[in-house]
Amino acid sequence: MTTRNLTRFWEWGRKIICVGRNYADHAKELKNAIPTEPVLFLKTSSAYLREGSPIIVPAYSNNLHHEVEFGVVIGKAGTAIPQESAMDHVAGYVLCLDMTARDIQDECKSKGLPWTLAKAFNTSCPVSEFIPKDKIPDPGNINLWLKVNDQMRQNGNTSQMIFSIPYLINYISDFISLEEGDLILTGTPKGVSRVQEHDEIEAGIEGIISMSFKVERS
Ligand SMILES: O=C([O-])CC(=O)C(=O)O
Ligand SMILES: [Mg+2]
Repeated sequence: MTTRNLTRFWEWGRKIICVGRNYADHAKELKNAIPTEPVLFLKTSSAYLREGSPIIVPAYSNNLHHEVEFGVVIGKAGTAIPQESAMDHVAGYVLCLDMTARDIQDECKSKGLPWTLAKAFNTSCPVSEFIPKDKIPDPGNINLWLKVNDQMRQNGNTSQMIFSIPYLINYISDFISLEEGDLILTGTPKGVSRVQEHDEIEAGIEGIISMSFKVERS
């Protein structure tokens, strides 16, 4: 029995597993190939940020990008979870930003180095309130949007994902066991762009939730 509250899963210190290039239109805008299997990377739980605190541009970056993403919160542990029962392991959802130091990521890509400092720095994972699973009966068909200073930059639908949520849960859990409180970021649709100090990012899941964050420099 757990005494911890899953609706505050970000306090549990569990894994954040991110899927990259899961929308063809975003893979194309960054001139990446359309993947034939999921591209995975990790963030640390120290990356979590809640509304009311600012996103901090890391001192080493001059090109911080927003990526709005649908997050899946794991409620039941498992290894090698079949696609057919994958949704039984989901407790709920959360709206996420995968903040990315794009200049550092480009440098890492060209040198063949890991993306850790581009993706997992403090404040790189702003999250909304926890959304219980029953609030979103069809997570494979929801609209995500993101505005910077009131201008629409990203607007996508989870039906555009290359790899579905059950596919991802099955694929990831074959290699990395999933635990209660883990979070999967399912990738971003097109429209990523730079944000700077004093910008205001607002993002939402249409009809369900919205959130906003200020950007500051360290
Ligand atoms: O940095 C990237 O473009 C990969 C990624 O996170 C995404 O597609 O959501
Ligand atoms: Mg991303």
